[in-house]
Amino acid sequence: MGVLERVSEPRDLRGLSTAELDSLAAEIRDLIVRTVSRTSGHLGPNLGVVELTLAVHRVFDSPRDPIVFDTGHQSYVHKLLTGRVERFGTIRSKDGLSGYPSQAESQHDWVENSHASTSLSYADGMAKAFAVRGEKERTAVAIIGDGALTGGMAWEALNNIAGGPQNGPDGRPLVMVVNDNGRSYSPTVGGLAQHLSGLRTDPRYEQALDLVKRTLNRTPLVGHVTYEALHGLKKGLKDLLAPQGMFEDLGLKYIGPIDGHDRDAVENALMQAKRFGGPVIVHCVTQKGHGYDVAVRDEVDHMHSPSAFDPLTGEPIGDPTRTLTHAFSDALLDAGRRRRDVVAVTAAMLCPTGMEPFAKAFPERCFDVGIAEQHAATSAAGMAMMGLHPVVAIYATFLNRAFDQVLMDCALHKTGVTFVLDRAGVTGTDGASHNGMWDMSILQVVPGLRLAAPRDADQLAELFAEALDVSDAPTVVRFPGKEPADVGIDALERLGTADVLARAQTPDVLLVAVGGLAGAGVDAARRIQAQGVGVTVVDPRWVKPIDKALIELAGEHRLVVTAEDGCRVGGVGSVLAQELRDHNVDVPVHNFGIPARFLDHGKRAGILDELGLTGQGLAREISGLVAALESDSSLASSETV
Ligand SMILES: Cc1ncc(C[n+]2csc(CCOP(=O)(O)OP(=O)(O)O)c2C)c(N)n1
Ligand SMILES: CC(=O)[C@@H](O)[C@H](O)COP(=O)(O)O
Ligand SMILES: [Mg+2]
Repeated sequence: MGVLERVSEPRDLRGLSTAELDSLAAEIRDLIVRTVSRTSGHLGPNLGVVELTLAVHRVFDSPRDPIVFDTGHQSYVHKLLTGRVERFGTIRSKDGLSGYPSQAESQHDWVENSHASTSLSYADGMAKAFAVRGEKERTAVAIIGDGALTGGMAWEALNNIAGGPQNGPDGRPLVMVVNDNGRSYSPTVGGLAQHLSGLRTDPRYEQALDLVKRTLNRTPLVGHVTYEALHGLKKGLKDLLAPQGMFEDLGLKYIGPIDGHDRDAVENALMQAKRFGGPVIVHCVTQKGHGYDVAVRDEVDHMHSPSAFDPLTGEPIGDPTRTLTHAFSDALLDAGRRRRDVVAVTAAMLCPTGMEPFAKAFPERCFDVGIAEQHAATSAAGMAMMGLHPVVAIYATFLNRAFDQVLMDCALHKTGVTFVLDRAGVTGTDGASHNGMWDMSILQVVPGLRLAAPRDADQLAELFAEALDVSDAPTVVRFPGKEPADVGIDALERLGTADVLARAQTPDVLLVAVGGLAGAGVDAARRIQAQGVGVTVVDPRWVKPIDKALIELAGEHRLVVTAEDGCRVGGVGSVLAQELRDHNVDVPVHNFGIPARFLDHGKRAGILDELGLTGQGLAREISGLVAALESDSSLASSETV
């Protein structure tokens, strides 16, 4: 029987010997590699936190002491230590375990939002609540990566925490574990990263680690006094170490750097921090992918989130497909060659957004700002003001962070910034917070902004080039990046800015199929036309503003149906309905899209099927609407938004 089988909750860890804990760490790594090689998911980040997570669960008493994982992609080890070994093989699949912490799964999971840099704020709030409620024995614990620490929210939290009571009667116990592996996907960038790296790469670091570790092991745990002793020791180490006073200068207690794979050392440091009774940073140095050579050697991203692979070699399984991300990558490189004013901005996602070829060709024109979508947007506005055309490529869901910056800093100032939103629409396996389903709704209210949704690689290249020609307003190009680049649908004609993909013999239904749903729209039309109903299918290409030609075309049909891979509330369909009313075009409109709810994780295709956003699903709905139109005249005045 393995050790892992004997652990069903964190308290089971406490009675284990050192040898058993070592075996446990090896078993956990083995299970994670074997499982993720099949399911896909976050590999490198989890392999890097095995010892750290064991130490956290041995020192703190979860769930009484809440443990908040920043971003949450590194919580697999935590799942295995909190009673989820048997279901681990189902991770990221429909009805299986989530790839992030999940309140529905366990009382040990508090925060399930996968948007980065929030953990310090959550933990700060929890610590404040414990103080107000007089629950003095509870400690809030945040585990935050060096990448997540580059995000603005983390800095806002640090500032607030540093200004609050430290220890003593008013102290708010809060332990902030910095999991510093030097990487986001790529190496983490910025002044803070350089500061942390100064500690890690100093040749005297090993010496210092030894000294800190020996001293911690010798020191009895007597709370504040011990902390001060340790603190004094660290001050004494200043000659040995690179300057590390940044957190201290802010007024925050700091312990580190600790070797994050030395479980004893991490436990000791955490105990010191816990006993302090106020906010303390514990800086642990880890290696992304630790214990699995293939991941450690992977220089691109230490197998951050691979798709299925051969566990022996790390080689991906299945043929590589050319995706829309590749198409954007080529289009950006091409734009860079044609125009010297084109610059690229990434928020710590150079490779997954396809910017790497541009960065290699034009390093001086590519800027990684860290996990800082807000800063990316406003800094891009500044560049545009001074004559450049920035391209900010981020995942659609992360644009939510920068809404105010797009609205006020880019649009109000009429700056020519192009936002490229990858992973738009249903992303699926990464769960509720990763779906790119909000952009087409929230951006509708931004004056002057133009929004394009290409259906394939050719359209992506065309629309991206058109977007780059707009210099007096922000533009957005959004697409489901992991989908195949070519869907094999040619336009019959261009109508205004829209493409007509199918023409009805009799103008019964106008089906407006947005971007990623163009294929489903054409498929639906084929199915319905077989029943003798005429369907015109249009891909609007530019979904904001809506072209006048589309409004006229709508007036020629008996029924308008819209389909979009975005939230149907406030989305393209609902705006089209509003425009039709404004132009006195009296035709019933039905909108299909993603409902305004958080979607459970599962495969994209399965979720689209459940939502009825497939050729078959749309055909079924439209047939029903046509039948009702024929038998129910009241339909003429109805509208579903
Ligand atoms: C707001 C936001 N932007 C971008 C991302 C995408 N993302 C997920 S993990 C990650 C890197 C995180 O680095 P770090 O916090 O150091 O964790 P590590 O993977 O190194 O353990 C990024 C950029 C995100 N989750 N949230
Ligand atoms: C945690 C996070 O935000 C990313 O790691 C994301 O899960 C990656 O998604 P892709 O695999 O689609 O690049
Ligand atoms: Mg990191």
